[in-house]
Amino acid sequence: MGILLKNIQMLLYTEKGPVVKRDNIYIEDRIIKAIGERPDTFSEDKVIDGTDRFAIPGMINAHTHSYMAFLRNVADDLSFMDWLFGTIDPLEQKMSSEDAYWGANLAILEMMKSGTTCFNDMQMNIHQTTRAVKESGMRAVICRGLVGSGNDEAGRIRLNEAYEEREAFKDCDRLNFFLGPHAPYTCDEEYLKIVASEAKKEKMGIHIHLAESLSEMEGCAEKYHCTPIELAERCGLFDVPAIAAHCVNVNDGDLDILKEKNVSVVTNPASNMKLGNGFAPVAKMLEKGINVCLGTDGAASNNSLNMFHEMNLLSLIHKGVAKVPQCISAKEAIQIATINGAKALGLEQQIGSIEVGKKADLAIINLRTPSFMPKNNLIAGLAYSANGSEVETVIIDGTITMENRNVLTMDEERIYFEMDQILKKMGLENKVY
Ligand SMILES: CSC[C@H]1O[C@@H](n2cnc3c(O)ncnc32)[C@H](O)[C@@H]1O
Ligand SMILES: [Zn+2]
Repeated sequence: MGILLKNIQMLLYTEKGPVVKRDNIYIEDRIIKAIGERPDTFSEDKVIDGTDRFAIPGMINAHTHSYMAFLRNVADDLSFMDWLFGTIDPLEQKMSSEDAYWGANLAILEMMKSGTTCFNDMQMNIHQTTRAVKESGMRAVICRGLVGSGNDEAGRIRLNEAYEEREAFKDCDRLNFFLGPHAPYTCDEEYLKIVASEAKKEKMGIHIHLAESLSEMEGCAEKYHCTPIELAERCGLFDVPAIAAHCVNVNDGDLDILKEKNVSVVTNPASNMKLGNGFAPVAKMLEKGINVCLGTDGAASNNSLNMFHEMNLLSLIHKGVAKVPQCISAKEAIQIATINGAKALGLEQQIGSIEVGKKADLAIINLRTPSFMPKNNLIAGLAYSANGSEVETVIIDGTITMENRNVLTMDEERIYFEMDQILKKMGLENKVY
């Protein structure tokens, strides 16, 4: 039994780029079984009428820290180092596993309601984000955040936790696992080398923050006499599938390394600008053929997890800076937010586009909304007009997780209740503005 999306407009990726086509989509056994002609054996138990609806591949948020959703709006208008080490880190020290679990739930709720069906997460408390993903029907790549120096015990313990978590959740194929060395200023060279060799041995990818702030650049130059990208390369981090978040401060040599080593870059426009770090040279990266994908970063720096907002910023910033309106077109932005993320996560054969044989991870947009009226250019609507609230139905792994904006797989009210409790417990509720 399956789901029929009847006579619906859909976003397809062709050799000539994204196009909009109207047809039927048949979903069965978690997979897109056919587009167009009805398979002989297909029988639906659910029909979604495609009138005034637009099916797109679910967004892939390629860099976030979902647990941090409970820290939304608590540390704003601060410099990067004051934000991270002066404010966020002390709050994270007070955080319990349950806080992390409810934070991840809030993040998943927000992402699902704005059309994200998969995220790449760097987290601190094992078994919490994973648990929330498994229960909610979301898809994610989970990366144990690793900090350490040399061969210290703490660093080793964190690596072991990464393996323990992968083992504990091996039955959930919506979950995949990478290693997440945090950054060159929290992991020293020896530790980065250990993480790289572990990733190789365990056949896992790497997800790391790189070249985000000027203070990171200065620290790296002083300690290692090189750039963070050069350091990562010489430690072997790029000898496995690698995802580098940020890459704001990169020179031409760094870009050559990223290209040659097939590293995927995640640009995080809102977080980078809000923390006063700038933004990555995305147009130059794309010109070079680097796989650029899109992330929100955590809700403590963004302060939202909405990929529509992020796509909009991505496109507008680069047009504005280059003074070239063709820069990061709507078509490029939507591919960066979907299929490029799938490539980065090694899931390109499974998700990231609406294609027969791929997993059914879709967002269905209601076009009877102000943002999509008049209905003359749906792709421009996605990048320039939508705010995410137009997403009406979400299907992940062939299961309807949200219908008519009701999330069926999560208890929304319970999540809000838990947020109120955490706020009280953390002593953040009486902040006066
Ligand atoms: C070790 S797990 C995650 C760790 O990363 C911190 N974090 C969140 N966002 C950023 C960012 O943009 N740059 C650097 N570090 C970040 C988070 O607070 C956790 O401590
Ligand atoms: Zn981050």
